[in-house]
Amino acid sequence: MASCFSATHPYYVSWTSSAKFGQSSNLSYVTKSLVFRCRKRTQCALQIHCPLMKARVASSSMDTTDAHIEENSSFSTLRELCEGHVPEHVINRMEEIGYVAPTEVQQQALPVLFAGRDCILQAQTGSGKTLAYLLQIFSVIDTQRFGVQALIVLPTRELGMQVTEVTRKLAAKPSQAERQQKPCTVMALLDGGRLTRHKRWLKAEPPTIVIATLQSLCHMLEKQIFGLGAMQVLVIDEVDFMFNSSKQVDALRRLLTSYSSSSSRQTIFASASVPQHKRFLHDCIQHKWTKGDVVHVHVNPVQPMPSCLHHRFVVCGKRERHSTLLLLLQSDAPQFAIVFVGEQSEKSKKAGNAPPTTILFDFLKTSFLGCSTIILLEEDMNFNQRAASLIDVREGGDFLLVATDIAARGVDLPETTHIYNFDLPRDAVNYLHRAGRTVERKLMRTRIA
Ligand SMILES: Nc1ncnc2c1ncn2[C@@H]1O[C@H](COP(=O)(O)OP(=O)(O)OP(=O)(O)O)[C@@H](O)[C@H]1O
Repeated sequence: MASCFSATHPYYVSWTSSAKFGQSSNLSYVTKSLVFRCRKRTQCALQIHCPLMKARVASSSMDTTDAHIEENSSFSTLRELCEGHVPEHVINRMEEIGYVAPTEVQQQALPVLFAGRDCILQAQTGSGKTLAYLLQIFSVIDTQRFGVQALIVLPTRELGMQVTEVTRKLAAKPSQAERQQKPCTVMALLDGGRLTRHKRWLKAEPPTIVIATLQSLCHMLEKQIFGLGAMQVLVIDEVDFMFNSSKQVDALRRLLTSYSSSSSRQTIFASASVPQHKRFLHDCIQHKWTKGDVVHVHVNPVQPMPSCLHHRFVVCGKRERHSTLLLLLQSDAPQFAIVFVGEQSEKSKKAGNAPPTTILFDFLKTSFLGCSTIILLEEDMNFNQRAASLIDVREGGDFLLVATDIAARGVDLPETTHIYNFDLPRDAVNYLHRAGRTVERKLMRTRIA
């Protein structure tokens, strides 16, 4: 039986419009209704999500073939789950960081992963999938061996930097005795990085773990700067996004089948959303992206989005969008908020128009006085500016982040209380990931402590 929790205390609720639609977080209903309403009126909408800190008893299921998965209720701490698999110093570091009790996906996935099975990890945004696959990586790597032993591939530099930070924290060896052993080295091979230094490093002594975006990775593999012969674990994070991206899909297929073989590695796919997962599971086996006995660990299949979120929308005329958003911000007075704006169309770029993000950012800077730090994050900024924006968000006090979907996947901004969809998300999956940035992590820690 899955472990359950239940806690209720209000965190933040505000209603500024009469247009409250459903406290249910039925994603498909929410998005379909919203898009329908908006198209019908050919007007624009704003949606807002507010975390309520209202936890629910979680339901879960696991699609498995014949895996020997023990009842997860028999485990109570991450240490107990990891002992005998993960090196002691990593377990110690994990506890120092504050990871003591497993989240539900960790509870369910770790026994499967430690058994060496290929796995599709599907669980809500912010549910701790990253730690689950990292612990598996630490359980198999051997720092005495030469070569890249684990590879984590993800869609954006921002997510890559975040995962690298957690991996390095876990890999750190604090005690003198541990320092005498060969350290586990972690390389971030991310778009926008200085590849010359990486090339030298890879040639001299390949790192144990590489965290990469596809473009940089494939560049290195094609030039044969390093190989994947020693790779034991391959993780593809945000897997549905990667397969859906026309820019990434070919390279991803090559990585899964040409650069290495599923029979000689453990393959882990992770995401909060795997649309048509049965079809995907079939494709994994058919195309040999995984072995035939791949396991689908699916936590909360009925409720893909945390129920602690409140959703609402406001319908307004196109010309009133800026002023409506301003009114909402003034009445909500959010401490930590992200405003998602659509990417600029090619047509608009060719016409020489300013990007919608910049227009909104300039507007809020001059009109919204309720927040001291208004920050911009979009693809067209250079990588240093993008990194600086995220540092500002993480280190500053209150913030209002105006961002494109670059911030929608995986980026962990645990303080975020409000998401404003200034432009509608492309689809329900995109809505889920945007909304997931506001999941209240303190809630998760409260319940697992
Ligand atoms: N066992 C744990 N105890 C306490 N905090 C945890 C635990 N596992 C993960 N976390 C924290 O929860 C947050 C979310 O984790 P993570 O980013 O791995 O979620 P995710 O499932 O990958 O989310 P997304 O689908 O949005 O990428 C992070 O801040 C992480 O440090």
